Amino acid sequence: MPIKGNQFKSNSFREENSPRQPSDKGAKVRSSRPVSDSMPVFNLQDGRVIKIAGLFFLILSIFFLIAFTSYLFTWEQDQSYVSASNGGWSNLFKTQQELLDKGITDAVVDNWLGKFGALLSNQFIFEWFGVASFVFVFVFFIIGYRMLFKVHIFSLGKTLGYSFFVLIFLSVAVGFVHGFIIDYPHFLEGQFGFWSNRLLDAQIGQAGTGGVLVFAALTVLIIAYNIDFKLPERKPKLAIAEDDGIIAEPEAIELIEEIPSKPVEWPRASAANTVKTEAVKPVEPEPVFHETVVLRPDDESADPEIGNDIPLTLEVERPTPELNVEKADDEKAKSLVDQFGTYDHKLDLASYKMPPLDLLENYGSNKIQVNSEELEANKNKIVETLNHYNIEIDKIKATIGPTVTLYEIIPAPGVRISKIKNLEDDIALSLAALGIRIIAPMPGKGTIGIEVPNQNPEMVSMRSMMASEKFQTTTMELPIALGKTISNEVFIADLAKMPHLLVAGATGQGKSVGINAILVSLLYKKHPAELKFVLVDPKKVELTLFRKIERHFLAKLPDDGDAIITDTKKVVNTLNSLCIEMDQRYDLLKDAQVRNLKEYNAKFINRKISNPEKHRYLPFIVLVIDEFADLMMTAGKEVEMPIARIAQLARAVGIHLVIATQRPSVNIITGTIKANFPSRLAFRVLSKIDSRTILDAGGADQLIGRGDMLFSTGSDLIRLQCAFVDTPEVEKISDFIGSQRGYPSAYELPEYVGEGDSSGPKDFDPDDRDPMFEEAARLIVMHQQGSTSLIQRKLKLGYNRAGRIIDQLEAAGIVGPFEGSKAREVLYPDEYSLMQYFETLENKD
Ligand SMILES: Nc1ncnc2c1ncn2[C@@H]1O[C@H](COP(=O)(O)OP(=O)(O)OP(=O)(O)O)[C@@H](O)[C@H]1O
Repeated sequence: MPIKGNQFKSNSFREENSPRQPSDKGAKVRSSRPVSDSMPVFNLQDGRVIKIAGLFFLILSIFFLIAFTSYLFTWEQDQSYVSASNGGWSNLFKTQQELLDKGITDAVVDNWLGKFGALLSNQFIFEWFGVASFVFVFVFFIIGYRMLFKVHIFSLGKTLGYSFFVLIFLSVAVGFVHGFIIDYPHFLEGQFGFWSNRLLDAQIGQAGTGGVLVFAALTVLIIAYNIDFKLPERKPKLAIAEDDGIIAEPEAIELIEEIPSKPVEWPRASAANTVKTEAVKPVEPEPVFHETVVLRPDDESADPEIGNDIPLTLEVERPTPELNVEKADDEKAKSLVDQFGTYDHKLDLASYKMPPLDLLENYGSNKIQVNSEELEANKNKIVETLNHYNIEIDKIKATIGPTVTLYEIIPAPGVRISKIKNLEDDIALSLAALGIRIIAPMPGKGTIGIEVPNQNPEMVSMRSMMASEKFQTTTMELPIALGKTISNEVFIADLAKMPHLLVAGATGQGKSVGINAILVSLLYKKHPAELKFVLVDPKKVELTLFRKIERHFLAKLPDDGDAIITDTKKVVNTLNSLCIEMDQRYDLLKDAQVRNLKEYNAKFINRKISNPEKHRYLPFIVLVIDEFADLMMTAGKEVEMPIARIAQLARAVGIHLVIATQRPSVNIITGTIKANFPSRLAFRVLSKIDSRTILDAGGADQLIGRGDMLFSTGSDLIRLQCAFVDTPEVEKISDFIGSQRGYPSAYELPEYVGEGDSSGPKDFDPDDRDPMFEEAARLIVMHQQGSTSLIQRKLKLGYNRAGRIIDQLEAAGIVGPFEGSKAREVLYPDEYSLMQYFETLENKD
């Protein structure tokens, strides 16, 4: 009889395995697999081993990190434990008692990871590689992380390669540095760093070792990042002095450093101390700083940046075909540049010379002349007036500008700002001066500013602006030297960044001078190949001086007689033509796959555009309108629409607008215009309302005229004294430029056929109608606007064809006759009636 216990055992075993065993092979399986099923099997294909290994490496890295970090602080204790007499690896597993029994007295370690941590750190840091051993922490972490989470932070090969380099390099480099700091324990570089240095020192000396280290570091950087080595760029030049390939003598240019005026400070002032204030030291203007710099003609102005500089990450992310194309393009560009050099956009006028400084006059002394009595008197009056209204002040400070002096007041605690602001008129009355402006509070200063005009305002000459170091060295794309600030600093703004400027001011306040200053600034900085002006001068006298530079700097419509536009009809055509130019430029940018003019031109110059025959170098275009009010009165929407369109879109393609007006009323500076002109320049205007229209703030009505102005960039409001440039100076500059060799004609803008210019047949012949006739008719009826430009833009037609279609529409009685500044009347109220008309036409056919 079988033993019960045995039976139970065998039964239970069979039951456990029975579901998995086919009945005939059961015995075989039973005999071969029982052990493997009950015990875990480790083989390398099993993910578990990798996970365990990953975990091990991660923990190891953390262990190393703690031990190493601790060693940096506890190395003295740790080392003394490890030192031969006290311990070492052989004593690792001995207890404290056993160590004591062996006669080791100092068996204490401070390392945060105890004996093992101390031994390990000592081994790696002291014995081997010094602080460079932290590399192991990194390597173990990367390996562990990769194994456990299956995430590849860095490629393993690269990690190991670079880590090996860093380990060796850092150890040697630290050893090298320690060579200079004798009395420091040499554990930071480890034995390896120490002995390597000794060895290197004996062979090639310290200088040689340093050289090897620098070479090694740079080599690895080049391998890793392919870094570029560039020499510092030269300072921009004032003038290109080059004549027919012969480099002329370098011109000496006088640079005038701006003299910021230093504030004069008075201590706490109140009713009690107003009478006996200390005498103010006379304000001595600092001597004008003359520096003579010789600027050499820069023959490397277009420094090509060619090369295979596609960033590494880009290579990975981009699909291969695109990358190949780009690489191919780059290589093609490189070979073209090697063959022909970079494209020189200035080549046609290579001998062009920038106007020299001596064409400009030096007005005034360039020194501020405010005498101490004037300062003192103004200060006393301000303090008295304020005290009269029980406003106590803590401190008062004066900053003297060319036309106004800014008194900055720190009121005593508890004084309400609005109270001072309300006293504006009273302070003006007591100072008996026009043009007092109160800024309460001064943005970002915590003071209240009172601007008081100087008795003897100083003229700011254009020459001092052009000669200033700031202007000479500016890297702005379209720098315009507007004038000097209240602290007598040269103020330069970049028209390319603005991107459009609205100028307003009552008659005789300096607007035209301001516009001339803008134009002159640009003429002093730009080559004719880089910049074109479109000048609109309804007053017919202001901009005529620039006629002489037509073949250098002006742009006009083809077959247009005069490049300076004075006629309203021509203005409308020119504006629409500029819209077309803008659209064409966008197409070019799109084709070249760039985002703005700067990138486009750079790509063009470096011959990186794949189909250069379709492309051209694009100069900036600056449209200047001297009297906008006049245009708006005569042409209204016809000018407003293209201007708004250009203002909205043209920034990226290098078309910028400068629009001046005498009457800054809301029907001239409409909401659409205003919204697109964030930068505004206000000369003196007649009313607060005008000031609000132009600046969205008061203040321009309190200016003193003669070039005193406020410049607003949306957030900031800066008071400036406009640079003065007189008509004879402008004439001299125009003569200088005009007498040089120019282009055969002015820069041609795209042709535009205006509404009134079309003179097509008035008899409508249905058989002769344009294939786009019906579509154009539908478009016009839908928009209820009979304009050629609408057809041109929406249907993407040529100018002549659109003009022909509008004639046919007129002959067919769909639109009315040309009505000057207004769009033609649309004679069909809706599409339905138009469809009926088409049906009758078809029936006739
Ligand atoms: N920056 C300046 N510095 C000194 N004086 C100036 C300055 N600007 C203008 N003036 C003086 O103001 C006068 C008028 O200037 P400007 O002709 O520019 O005025 P305007 O605003 O253009 O007038 P209008 O609209 O009638 O043409 C100049 O003749 C000059 O005497």
